[in-house]
This record gives sequence, C-alpha cells and structure tokens, in this order.
Amino acid sequence: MGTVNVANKDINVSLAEKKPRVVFVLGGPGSGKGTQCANIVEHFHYTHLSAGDLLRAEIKSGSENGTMIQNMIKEGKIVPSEVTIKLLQKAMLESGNDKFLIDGFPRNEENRAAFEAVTKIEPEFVLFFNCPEEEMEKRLLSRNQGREDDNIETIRKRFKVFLESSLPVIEYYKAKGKVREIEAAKPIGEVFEAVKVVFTPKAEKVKKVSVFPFLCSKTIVHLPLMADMHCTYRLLPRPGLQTLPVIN
Ligand SMILES: Nc1ncnc2c1ncn2[C@@H]1O[C@H](COP(=O)(O)OP(=O)(O)O)[C@@H](O)[C@H]1O
Ligand SMILES: Nc1ccn([C@@H]2O[C@H](COP(=O)(O)OP(=O)(O)O)[C@@H](O)[C@H]2O)c(=O)n1
Ligand SMILES: [Mg+2]
Repeated sequence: MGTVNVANKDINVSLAEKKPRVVFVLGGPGSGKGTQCANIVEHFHYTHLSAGDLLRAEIKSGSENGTMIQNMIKEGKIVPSEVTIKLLQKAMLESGNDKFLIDGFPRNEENRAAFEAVTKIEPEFVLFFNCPEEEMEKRLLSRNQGREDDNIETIRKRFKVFLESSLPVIEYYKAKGKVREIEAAKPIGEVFEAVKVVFTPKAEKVKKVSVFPFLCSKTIVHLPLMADMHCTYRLLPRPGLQTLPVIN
C-alpha cells in the first residue's frame, strides 16, 4: 500500500466507528458467489459488495485507473489491493448499512493483509463455495453477461490464479476456524438451503419441543442446551431440578 493520505484516514475512522459486520464470500470463478449473495441479501438484509462489479463500474466511469483495471481483468490477474480496497471502503460508507457480504475479495494474500491493515476489520466468517472446475467452466461459458473474461482462455488463467493465490487465503481462514464451506455443485435452491443454515442465528435453530398437556404447568421450563437440542426440566418445590425425558 502507498502512503495513507488524510482523506483515506477519515474514511478509515468513519468506517471503524460504524463497526461493520463483514462476511467474505469466496469461491472459484463461476462457483455461484453472486447468485447466492443475491439470495442472502433478500433473506438476511446484508449489503452485497462484489469486488469484480465495483472494478467493472470503475472501468465504465472513465476513471484514470480504468485501462489498467480492464487489462488486468482481461488477463484474469488481480488488481492491486489499494485500488480495490478504496472502492470497497467507499461503497461501505455510502451504503448506510452495517452488514456486508464482500464477494470475490480477498483474492490473494496481498488483498487480505492490506484490507486488515487499512480497515482493521476482521470478517465474522468466510463463506466458501466449493465447486469442481468442470462445473464452474460450464457455468462461465454460458453466463452470457457479455464479460470480456468469460472466454475459455481467460477462464483457464482465472482458475490458475484461484488455485495459486485465492485458495491459500481460504486456508488461512480455515486455520482460524472461520470458514463455512458449502458444496456448490448442486442446484441453486439446494445450495441456498445450506447457505441459510450458516446465516440463521443459533437461537432460531432450537427445535420447539411439543409438551403433553399435563406437563404444561407453571413448573415446567424449557432450557435450550445446544443449537438443535432441547431439554425439559421440572422445578421441584424445594431447590433442585428434576430432568424429564425430551419429548419430540
Ligand atoms: N447452483 C447453480 N447451478 C447452476 N448454475 C448456477 C448455479 N449458481 C449459479 N449458476 C449460474 O452460473 C453462472 C455463474 O454464477 P455467478 O453467481 O455469477 O458465479 P460467481 O459470482 O461465483 O462467478 C451464472 O450464469 C449463474 O446463473
Ligand atoms: N479482489 C478482486 C476481485 C476481482 N478482481 C478482478 O475482477 C475479475 C472478475 O472478478 P469477479 O469476482 O467479478 O469474478 P467471478 O468470480 O464472479 O466470476 C477477476 O478475475 C480479477 O481480474 C480483482 O482483481 N480483485
Ligand atoms: Mg461474481
């Protein structure tokens, strides 16, 4: 990263004050990151920031970095972190939200370390869409979004970059226990069912236990033990608890 100027410092201070919650959404090209992010936004009210989309918008805006970004994308190369991080910071501040899905970032160690150093934001977790190359290739070749990098030559380069530069980032977060891995080679709806489990708060996963009417007195309390376990206890007249069997 270059020297941080005053304007950037202000951005960092404003962002840090907001204490944003960030989920990194990673996976190979064509693994379904964008598709699933759209579903997550609808159900869980995150703001979706795709690093690739922000870079493509920057090209369109006629910015001074536009030509450089365009050439990098055509070659499947990773744009210098400074450029991508500035775009992400700006979008985070402008959104007004405090929950973000950051899709397609960090894509290499430089992205990861620079984002952490500049923003001081640690992701809550990393959603990783694991998909075989053969399936990703098929999807990219029929994506039909007019993208200059969805041709077989660039796709092969992007796969190589993913294996060499992006997978180590996923391994880094795996070692920290932060990766939630999703089998992404299934139909969109099935993938989203697995995604929903990751985003659903633990308390909501607690199964409701049906209780026979004779147990429905004031003396019965239900104590959630773990995400999907539930026990029924009966308070005794004197101190102490008597455990009753769980009734499903
Ligand atoms: N589970 C899926 N099964 C089949 N096609 C999918 C699935 N998920 C996404 N697609 C399609 O594959 C293409 C790539 O998906 P996209 O979400 O853009 O992936 P990414 O952002 O990871 O590159 C799109 O045309 C999308 O409609
Ligand atoms: N963090 C990032 C993300 C994307 N990019 C560039 O943008 C291209 C497209 O990224 P993308 O996330 O839109 O691609 P998909 O994985 O969605 O197919 C990448 O191949 C890189 O050239 C980058 O340089 N740095
Ligand atoms: Mg995408």
